[in-house]
Amino acid sequence: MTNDSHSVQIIILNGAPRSGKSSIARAVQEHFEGPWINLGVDSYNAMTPKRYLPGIGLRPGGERPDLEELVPFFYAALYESIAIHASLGLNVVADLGHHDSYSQPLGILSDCARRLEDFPVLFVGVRCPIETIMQRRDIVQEGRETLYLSATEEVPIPEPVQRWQDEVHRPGIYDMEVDTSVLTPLECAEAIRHQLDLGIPEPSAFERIAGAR
Ligand SMILES: Nc1ncnc2c1ncn2[C@@H]1O[C@H](COP(=O)(O)OP(=O)(O)OP(=O)(O)O)[C@@H](O)[C@H]1O
Repeated sequence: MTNDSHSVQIIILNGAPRSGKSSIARAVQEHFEGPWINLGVDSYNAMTPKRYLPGIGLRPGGERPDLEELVPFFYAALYESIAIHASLGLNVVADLGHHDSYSQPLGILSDCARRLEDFPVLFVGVRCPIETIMQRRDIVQEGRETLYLSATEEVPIPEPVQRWQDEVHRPGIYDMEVDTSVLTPLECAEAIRHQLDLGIPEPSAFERIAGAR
């Protein structure tokens, strides 16, 4: 293990539920060299008391002002632990759904970006058209049978699903983007590796976001 923070890499995958973030994170863990630790919404929520769920997965719309008080602290703690992993030489791939559509803007993404300012971060926009998102919401996944709103004849796209689509890519500043409706998870991971080999653009997306207070 190394303590050289410049030899480690951090990948933040940002996208709506069902966009394919976790599948890319798994492909990174399986195919990239070295230890890649997955710290994201699923792993953080597994550690969050049930009564505070959906925790950092709180959807856009400002429906839960009671939870909003905690969400910035959850995110801050998660990003600090990403920084600690990286400072110990452990690569991190984090799959998240950042947005700022709470009952009032919370500025979480720029705060998170500032917490990683000592590290190289590749910020990846995980795009997926809403039609494909809706199809994936119907795929039955063990333990998540009731988690996802599905289409009905009257409401082909439920409002919360549309809200995710509208809000998750604001401000839309990324180092690169992938579209999971045209690339497999492994192809997305390969595109990410290619970008890492080329180098993170300067200034990086996180540097730009951190500066935008
Ligand atoms: N690139 C892809 N091509 C085809 N299907 C995919 C792709 N990526 C993911 N899927 C499928 O879409 C569904 C959602 O994928 P995944 O769990 O990776 O998304 P997610 O963004 O992490 O979702 P959530 O935030 O809801 O956990 C799964 O059934 C998965 O097999």
